[in-house]
Amino acid sequence: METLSPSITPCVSLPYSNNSSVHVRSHGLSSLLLRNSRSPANLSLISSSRSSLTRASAVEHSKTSPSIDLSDPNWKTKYEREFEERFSIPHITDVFPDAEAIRSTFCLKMRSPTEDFVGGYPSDEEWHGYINNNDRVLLKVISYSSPTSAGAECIDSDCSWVEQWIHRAGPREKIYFRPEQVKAAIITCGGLCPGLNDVIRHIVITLEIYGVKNIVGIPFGYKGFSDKDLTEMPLSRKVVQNIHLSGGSLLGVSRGGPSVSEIVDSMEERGINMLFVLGGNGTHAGANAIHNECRKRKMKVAVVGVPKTIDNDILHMDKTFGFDTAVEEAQRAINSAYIEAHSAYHGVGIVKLMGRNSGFIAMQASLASGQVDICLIPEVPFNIHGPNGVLKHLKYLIETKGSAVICVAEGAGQNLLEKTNAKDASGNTVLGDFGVHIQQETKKYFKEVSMPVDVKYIDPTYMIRAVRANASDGILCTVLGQNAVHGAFAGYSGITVGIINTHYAYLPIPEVIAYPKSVDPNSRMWHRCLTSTGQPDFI
Ligand SMILES: Nc1ncnc2c1ncn2[C@@H]1O[C@H](COP(=O)(O)OP(=O)(O)OP(=O)(O)O)[C@@H](O)[C@H]1O
Ligand SMILES: O=P(O)(O)OC[C@H]1O[C@](O)(CO)[C@@H](O)[C@@H]1O
Ligand SMILES: [Mg+2]
Repeated sequence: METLSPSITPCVSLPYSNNSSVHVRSHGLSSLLLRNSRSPANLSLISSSRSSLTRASAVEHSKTSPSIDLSDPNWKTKYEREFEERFSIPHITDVFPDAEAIRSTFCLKMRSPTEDFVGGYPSDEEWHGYINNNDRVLLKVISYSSPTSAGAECIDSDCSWVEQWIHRAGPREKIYFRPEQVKAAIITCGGLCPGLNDVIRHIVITLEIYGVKNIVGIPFGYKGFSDKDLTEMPLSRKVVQNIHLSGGSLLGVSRGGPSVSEIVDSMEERGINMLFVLGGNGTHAGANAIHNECRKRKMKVAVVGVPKTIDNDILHMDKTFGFDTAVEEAQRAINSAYIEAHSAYHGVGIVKLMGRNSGFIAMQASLASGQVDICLIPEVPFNIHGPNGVLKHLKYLIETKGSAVICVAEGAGQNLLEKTNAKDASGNTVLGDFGVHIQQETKKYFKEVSMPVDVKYIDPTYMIRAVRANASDGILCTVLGQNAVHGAFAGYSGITVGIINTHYAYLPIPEVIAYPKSVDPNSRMWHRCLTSTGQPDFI
């Protein structure tokens, strides 16, 4: 039976404050809240989170929020209007006001994809399956009554309800591309993630249903646009039919690559007018830059992203594809660590999981497994040594339970390691190996206190990333892939697609990558994780 450590803090204090120096993590409203802290009422967007604001270096908000004067009786209306403006999605008619719209060729009546449009486009005249351009999805669905409510995000001290609407994804009745004039390209960048092939597959299948015949894959990420030895891969339903049965990416992935202007030069040369970009924060920063460059050059191109990251660090979304699968797979590694630890005399099982800036996989896998005693993530500071340190608690666990399991996210405890100062090809910091570090410190500590322990370290990170998507991710990938194509045909560009409060929406790229999403240490989910592990604060 599990025994709780006597050092457990019975409740977590909630640092509500409307002082301008409070650290907030505002989910996309950072520019607003920072400015609000200088507003006459000195009120900022108030969050009960303790973590500090982090920002991706890549992209700032494209449409910055104005200073909202909370003493203005109409501030809510103004806020909602500004929000709508920030989350408006760029459209081809912004640059080509006279762009012709035709009736959608997305038609669910069966027809052969090789058919030519000699007799006109097929259509479902009576079909009521289209999305109206004015349909919206609510971004925030909880009305907090107090800034001290767990996970509360409030704009004023009363936590006034403010509506934040975003654009609903899906097929439109009018489209801005004639299928026979489309050359669509798909690209996968960054690290691998379960579900990449499922998304590629559904983009191709949906494009074919619209009637597109010229579909290509760009090999090995953005590099494929510049490397002369890499040729584009023709794609069709036949080619992609079974690719979802294996993990990885049919097209290959890479980090680094050519400049944005080289990429757009290459798109011009190849005649690409629809680009589907599957990747994380970095890839989306690139996609947004490509979209802007195409606009500058007056190219009628739709650039649509599909967020890919097992780290789940993209803002606003319920989750990104591959995350669910990663959690499921991580759970298997945790179970092995548990079996090893449990079967050994004074066994300690340590599992390292991915998560550069965000501990979502570690937190969710710990919760899912129910076998973790200590979960360490980048968002929550901790000490290894000292009276409140991880090792002291570990000793207590060995004494009381006989064994213990530790789950660490790769980005955890970086302040305790020597900086490598190394960068990968995309400019991401190469992290120190905290899993190895805690393994070594554990062995040293127990030697010092003359207590025998049997430490088993498991690093399943690349095994987790390489698996094929599970059923739930498979469905998510299907919907995202289809919606990416609907967005492009509807004439949107510089957008990405995500699942938000169980509905599917289009968002402007800068809003989802303003900074990496991270675990809120004051969220119910992190508290649930602490309840499950029974770990104390290690500070
Ligand atoms: N600010 C940027 N502007 C343009 N391109 C970028 C930018 N940041 C990254 N890229 C490009 O995007 C691609 C992928 O970036 P990165 O390696 O950071 O992966 P990612 O998309 O963040 O995915 P992952 O979650 O696996 O890290 C690289 O080819 C990189 O050159
Ligand atoms: O070894 P690579 O390909 O750089 O990928 C590792 C990174 O990929 C990620 O999973 C993001 O995709 C990070 O958590 C991790 O640091
Ligand atoms: Mg990244």
